[in-house]
Amino acid sequence: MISRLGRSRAGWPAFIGVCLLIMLAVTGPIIWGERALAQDPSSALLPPSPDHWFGTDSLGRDLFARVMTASRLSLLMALAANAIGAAVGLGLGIVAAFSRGWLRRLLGRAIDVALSFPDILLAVIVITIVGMGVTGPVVAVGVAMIPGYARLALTLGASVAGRDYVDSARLLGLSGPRILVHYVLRNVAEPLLTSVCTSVGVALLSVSSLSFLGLGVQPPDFDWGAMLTEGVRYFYLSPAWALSSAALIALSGLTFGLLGEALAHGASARNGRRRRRATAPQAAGAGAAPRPGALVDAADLTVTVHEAAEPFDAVKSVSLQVAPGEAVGIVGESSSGKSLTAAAIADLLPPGIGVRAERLALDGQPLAGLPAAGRGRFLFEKVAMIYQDPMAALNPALRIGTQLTEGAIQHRRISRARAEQRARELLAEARLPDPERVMQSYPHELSGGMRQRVMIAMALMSEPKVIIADEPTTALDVTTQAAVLQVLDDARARRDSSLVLISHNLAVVANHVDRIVVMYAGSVMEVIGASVLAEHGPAHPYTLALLRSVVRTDQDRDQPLPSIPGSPASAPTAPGAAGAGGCPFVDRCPDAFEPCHTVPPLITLAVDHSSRCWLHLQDRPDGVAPVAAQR
Ligand SMILES: Nc1ncnc2c1ncn2[C@@H]1O[C@H](COP(=O)(O)OP(=O)(O)OP(=O)(O)O)[C@@H](O)[C@H]1O
Repeated sequence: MISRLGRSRAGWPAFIGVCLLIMLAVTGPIIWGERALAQDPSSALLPPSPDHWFGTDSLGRDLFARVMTASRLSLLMALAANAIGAAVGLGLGIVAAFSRGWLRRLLGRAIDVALSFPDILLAVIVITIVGMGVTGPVVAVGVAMIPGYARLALTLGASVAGRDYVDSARLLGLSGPRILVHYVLRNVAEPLLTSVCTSVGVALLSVSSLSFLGLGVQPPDFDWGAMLTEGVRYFYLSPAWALSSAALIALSGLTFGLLGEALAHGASARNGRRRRRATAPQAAGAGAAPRPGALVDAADLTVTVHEAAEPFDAVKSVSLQVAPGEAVGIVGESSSGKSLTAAAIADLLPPGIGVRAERLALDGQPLAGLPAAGRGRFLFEKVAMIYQDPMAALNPALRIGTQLTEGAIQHRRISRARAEQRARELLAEARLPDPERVMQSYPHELSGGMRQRVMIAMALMSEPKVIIADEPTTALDVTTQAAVLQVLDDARARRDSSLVLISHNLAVVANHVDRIVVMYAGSVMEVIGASVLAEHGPAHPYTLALLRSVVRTDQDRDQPLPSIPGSPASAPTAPGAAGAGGCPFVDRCPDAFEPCHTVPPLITLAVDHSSRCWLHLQDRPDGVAPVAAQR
């Protein structure tokens, strides 16, 4: 923390100022306490002099001694009020950030309403209930600070709650408190610390203001605010009295403000360096019918986004079965519902998104019936997730070794040494040079390709039955993409795990899976075996367009890059979104004809091949026979 202060120009003055204030609070009452209380009516209201540097008050007490002595009570009250506000407010905000449904909405609204109250008004109301003195203003200011802290924690918590690494931690089945401390608080600690420091100054000003208004500390106790009240009364007689108290309040507030600013500056400088280092180059079945023994078994799966202006089904009646050892690809343009389908299978849907299904089970166990107690361990053993952006999926605040081992230590009850040994083996299997160094590294110290290999090793730590890889290579360059997919293929083949591979790129996926599910605007458009695709090509115009839009190395560079005309329809706006309007692809389909304005069914064309298109059943306008009839 001290080195962080050194990175800002305000750092050293703030540090020295805080040290001086602490010394003053500790030694002030010891050195000057007695003199501060000694009354001498014969020397009342004297101006500053060598005997009395700030003069004397109406009872002849030395004002310099009183100001110095009051520092302890003033600072302690500010710290205590800030501690109350921070403890209650941050706790409330974190609960709100991680709660779901009505509780989250209720807490969010309550925090906003409380925030709209002026702090000082809130403090005055509380003080009339608690009473004046030393405790009253502390509680009052503490309570008045709660809404601000709660809003801060809610905003910071919500920004972290949706991160991939928090989802990964959930999938590892880590306990709620551990996720909170290691994955949430560690990643918002810097802005929180900054805010807590700055707020000590705010608390000092508030407590002093209450005393100044006569609502705070009462005689015989005295703090800077109470001294200011009397000093103002005798301002024309002895201005040093009021000015010294006011100056100390202002300087202390400024010092804590500078400290907060210096910490924030240090943190942003450090993050900047992290980012720079991170970018430096480094070495480095679908079908409704249940399949017996399917590891993933989703039938009629619908995922609804409730938190949109108009709730909508982002995934519509999707059925997906994955057999043991089978690899299934999910392909489609952006917003087609691929990630939400995968998140529903892994029981990782974020708050505000609901799921309903005729069947949704992992290894024969319906997810809806999972008991809360064993849920973490069950998911840890059955399913692992590899995300698109490994930087977002790894906790930036923990070393790789810790992240790799903690799930296994918790669920497998193996020793740390054993877990670390296993992690090193898996890092080596993921072809990472020097696994020991990688174990000791933080995510930002590795290249993108290395981080994705770490994610694969992490997924394998639980020996899961199903690996879900959500666009695992999109963020990587082409050479690294191929190497990472090869690592994934080899690791899977060695264990006979199942794979759900999500991608925009049909050509890439086709080389690594047995079956491909093509999605568009939340619906399955085609399901096709990889060998059928290689032999016959796709049947659905959308799949065909996806295939044609893949950029090839032998592409004529003078020709424009291939793409599907129009923009991808999203689930809420696509035709058919409200159950009417027809095929979702109708607006962009080159083969659209009259029947496409009603929703087509998923038609079985052959073994391992079905497609949702009227072209397969009805004569086309150009007279070509329907595809189903051609097979
Ligand atoms: N947390 C969320 N809150 C609100 N809407 C969401 C959320 N997650 C996804 N959606 C919406 O659901 C739809 C499907 O999203 P999803 O992420 O599953 O698509 P995708 O096919 O994986 O797209 P991409 O390839 O861009 O990741 C989109 O319209 C998206 O905007």
